[in-house]
Amino acid sequence: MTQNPHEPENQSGDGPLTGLNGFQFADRSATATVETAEIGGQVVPLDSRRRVRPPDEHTEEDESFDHETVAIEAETLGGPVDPPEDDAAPYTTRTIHRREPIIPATLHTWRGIRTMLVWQAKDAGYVISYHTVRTPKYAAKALRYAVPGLFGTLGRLLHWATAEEGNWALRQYAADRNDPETWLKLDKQRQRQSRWRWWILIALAVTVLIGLLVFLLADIPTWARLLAVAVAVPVLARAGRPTDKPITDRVSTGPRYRKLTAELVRRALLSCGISGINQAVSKDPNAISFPTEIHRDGPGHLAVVDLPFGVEAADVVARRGRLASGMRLPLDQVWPEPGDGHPGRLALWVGYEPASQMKQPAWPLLKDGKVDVFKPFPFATTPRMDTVNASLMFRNWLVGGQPGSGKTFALRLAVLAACLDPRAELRIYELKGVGDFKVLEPLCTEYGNGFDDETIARCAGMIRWLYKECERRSKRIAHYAQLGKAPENKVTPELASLKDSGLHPLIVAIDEIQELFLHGKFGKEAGEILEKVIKLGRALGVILLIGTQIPDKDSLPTGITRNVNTRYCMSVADQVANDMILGTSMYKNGYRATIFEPVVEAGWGILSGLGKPAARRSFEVDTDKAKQVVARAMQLRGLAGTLPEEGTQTREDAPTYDLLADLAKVWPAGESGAWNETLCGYLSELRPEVYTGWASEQLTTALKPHGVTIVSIGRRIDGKPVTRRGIRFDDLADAIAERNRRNGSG
Ligand SMILES: Nc1ncnc2c1ncn2[C@@H]1O[C@H](COP(=O)(O)OP(=O)(O)OP(=O)(O)O)[C@@H](O)[C@H]1O
Repeated sequence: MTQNPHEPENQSGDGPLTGLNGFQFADRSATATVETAEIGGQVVPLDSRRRVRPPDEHTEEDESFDHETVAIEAETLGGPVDPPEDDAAPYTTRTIHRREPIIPATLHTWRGIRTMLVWQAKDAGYVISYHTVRTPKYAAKALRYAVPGLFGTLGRLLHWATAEEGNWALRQYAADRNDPETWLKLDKQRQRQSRWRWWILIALAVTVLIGLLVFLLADIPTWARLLAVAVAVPVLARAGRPTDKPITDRVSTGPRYRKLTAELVRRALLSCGISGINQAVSKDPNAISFPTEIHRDGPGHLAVVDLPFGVEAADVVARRGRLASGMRLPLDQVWPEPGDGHPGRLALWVGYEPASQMKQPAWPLLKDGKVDVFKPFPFATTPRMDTVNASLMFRNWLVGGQPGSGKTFALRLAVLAACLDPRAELRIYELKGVGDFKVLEPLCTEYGNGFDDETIARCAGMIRWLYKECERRSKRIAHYAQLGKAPENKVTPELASLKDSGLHPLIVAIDEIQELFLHGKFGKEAGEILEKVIKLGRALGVILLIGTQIPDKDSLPTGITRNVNTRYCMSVADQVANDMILGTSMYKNGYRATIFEPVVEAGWGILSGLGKPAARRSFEVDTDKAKQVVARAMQLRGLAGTLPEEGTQTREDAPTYDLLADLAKVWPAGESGAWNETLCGYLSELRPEVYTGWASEQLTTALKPHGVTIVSIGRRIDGKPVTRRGIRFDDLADAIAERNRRNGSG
């Protein structure tokens, strides 16, 4: 037995041992609890020694004590002991008879009622569709069984009319005993019964015959004929089918969903392999308790569980797989979360069906609606498919996850929301280079796509500019604060809307930002400046949205991670990545994005900073849908006059070099082709601050987005043929012409 922490420590001293609820252990053979000591090589039960010795006895009397002697004495029972106080509260919740709520928990809210009705309707719809699809098969089977059904029914009716069945056993008995008199009596009774039955049968036959004639000859509407067939055939088929061959298929072989019961939860928790739970339950089967009834919650059930003392909900959350296995349910149907109140409370929500099979509603802003960046906008759904709002103003976002986790989609969703506020200026860099944000380019004041040095240099330049922009904005805020228009020295909706205030919302999104921070030339400086921008920009209407797949300290400076206030951690591989994105101890506290599988559970992540951290799935808006949103945003901005104008899509201080134009400038006169290395030399003379150190490969990469083909160009050097990578003038001229055409300036 373990010592109850609330029992007096000297309990094994003078008084008898006292159990949890004040009961005394009368059985002295419970030796495990009896204190023992070694005296002169013998093991002596101290308890009994103390009891036979009067309190003032001298120690020499110990010598006269015969260790073989067994003191036979009455048990000394102690006075009643109060039950330990802190145990009282949890136990009462179990023993008090709880009444069922008059209105079931699921009907408490409109959302509960709606989801229940939707679920029932969906279920009914499923059953109807299931059978409708199989109607031809059912019709064929019904026709097939209707024929034997017809003859079988006729046979049974004739048999009934003869009344053979009724007293057949008695007649047989009379025949066996050679008792003709009784037999004749019984047969007369049978004939009497049979007579009225024949009349009924004849009446029935005449009715059916008339019905048949009407059906075949009379001028009745087709629907009536069909109805007659639809009633008669299934009835006959039912009579004619073998008992073990039903006409309709079974909708499902098991229950359509698994109802969450306390027993199921207990079993699943025991199968998690958490020793704290297993040990506690082996001693007290009620160690796992349910402070509220398990009830329907949206399209599933919610069980709030108080785990045994000392077990944290986080331990269970980490074992989501085992929990799901213990329930025999797919992983994405089981959603454990730390509950409210104390760390040992678990909120376990189990859906009727796996999240992957639940249709996520469409993004509410897809077809309609505007966004005010000062107000929340729909961003994600819970596992119960409730909408979760997020906000942009006064926030910086960090979205992280491994490839295929859905972070680019999530980041793009936030930008799409922002673009529906015509006041918001967008500057986007996507340093992966696949063009996920390309669709937003027409709305952007600045846009870059790629991981080449040129794009990274532009991105670093933008960060430098951002810092200056923050300085400029802080002066504007100070000015408006003096006028009493910025009461908290923050951008207000009024200031953001005021034309020429220079305080309109500025959304800067950088996806795969690790490409910038890991860049040898620009990374360190960009990290330092961005940290300052994150600290300053929040109140000034500068909103940073960062996406990364490598959240370690080199790829994402800790100064930045520390200062973001909205974090969305999508599937990550380990605890370190989890805590880099969500913050220290989040993994330990049970917020673990390691539970999500990349690709399979794309879009799922732990969203923190917008209320209690929890598992959320961002609305899925693919590129085609994003185009629709961008088209609407163009309209809104066209009306508001905030569409970026052609030619103004660069910053004032943006690097003024233009690679294609620079190449044209340095092109060796009269040459139809030039080697990369020669061109790099000329470029670095033209603009050393940009092109110094460029080699052939760098030029190749930088030209790729412009569609300039790199070819092998041969020359004779000292009479020997030498071939190197280079470009043709025609290709360069074509690329410039194409760009001018796209920009509408050529
Ligand atoms: N919210 C979502 N719901 C459902 N599927 C999604 C969601 N978000 C993304 N996906 C799916 O996951 C795929 C990968 O998404 P995304 O490109 O955003 O991932 P990523 O983490 O940026 O990975 P990578 O770094 O490889 O691009 C998408 O093509 C899409 O099919």
